[in-house]
Amino acid sequence: MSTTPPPKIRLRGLCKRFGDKMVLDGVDLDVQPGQGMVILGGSGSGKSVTIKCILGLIQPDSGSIEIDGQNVLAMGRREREALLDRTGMLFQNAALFDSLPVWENVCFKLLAQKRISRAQARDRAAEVLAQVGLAASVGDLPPNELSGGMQKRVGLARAIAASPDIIFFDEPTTGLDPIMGAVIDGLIVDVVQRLGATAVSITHDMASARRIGETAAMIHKGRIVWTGPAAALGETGNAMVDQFARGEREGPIQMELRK
Ligand SMILES: Nc1ncnc2c1ncn2[C@@H]1O[C@H](COP(=O)(O)OP(=O)(O)OP(=O)(O)O)[C@@H](O)[C@H]1O
Repeated sequence: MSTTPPPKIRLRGLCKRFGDKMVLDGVDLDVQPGQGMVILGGSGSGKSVTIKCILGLIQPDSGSIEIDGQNVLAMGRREREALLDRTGMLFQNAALFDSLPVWENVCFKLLAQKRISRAQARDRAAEVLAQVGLAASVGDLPPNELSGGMQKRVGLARAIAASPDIIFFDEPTTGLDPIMGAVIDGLIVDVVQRLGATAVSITHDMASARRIGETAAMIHKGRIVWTGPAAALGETGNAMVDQFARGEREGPIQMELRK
């Protein structure tokens, strides 16, 4: 009997309230192994909160989170940490430590957990920096001497340094010029493919969404209201998604979101 593998990430009925504000109101989402999933939605719609719940940075009020079929919310601290070791994250502003040279930033987690020696970390940093198109010599620079595009590359190198099988990207092209944005997207696709990883990205940039996502999901009023191919964004036939993807003022998404 053949059994289908469980989704890499499975969210069911995820709810999270802050004060009287219901931010997540029953999020259901499946991300298949090796899939590139892009989460879209208006500002403040709960995209980051969803990812933070998966990462364990925010505790949901109710609902379930499964990774590889395992109930994350029922895990003990050790198990949860082991799971986090298999995930990578590229933060919106790259979030690098200026007090540390690039190579230490890249291997920060591996060094902090004493999983590798400093000599091994230098080698590993050079290896992953090469994968994102940076020379090993960049490893010796402080992050604040780098351009925005280079900082994103370093952030990407850090996200993949421990060879994660799930990577989260939070607005990876924000603040970059359109060409650098396309370059970073190309690198994201390359590194994710090389690792065979599952990628979950948040973006407001539709060109980027089409490049890095195979599947897109739209969150609105705390729920996933549409899931479909990222290539179809703007022409999905779903009025809400198409309004959002085309950036149109008129449509089913009313001005309440813009207050
Ligand atoms: N720790 C927190 N405490 C209180 N409210 C929070 C907290 N984190 C998020 N929120 C609120 O939850 C809502 C959703 O936030 P979230 O960061 O997920 O939005 P988003 O969809 O990622 O938006 P953007 O596209 O603007 O980054 C917002 O109203 C935000 O103010």
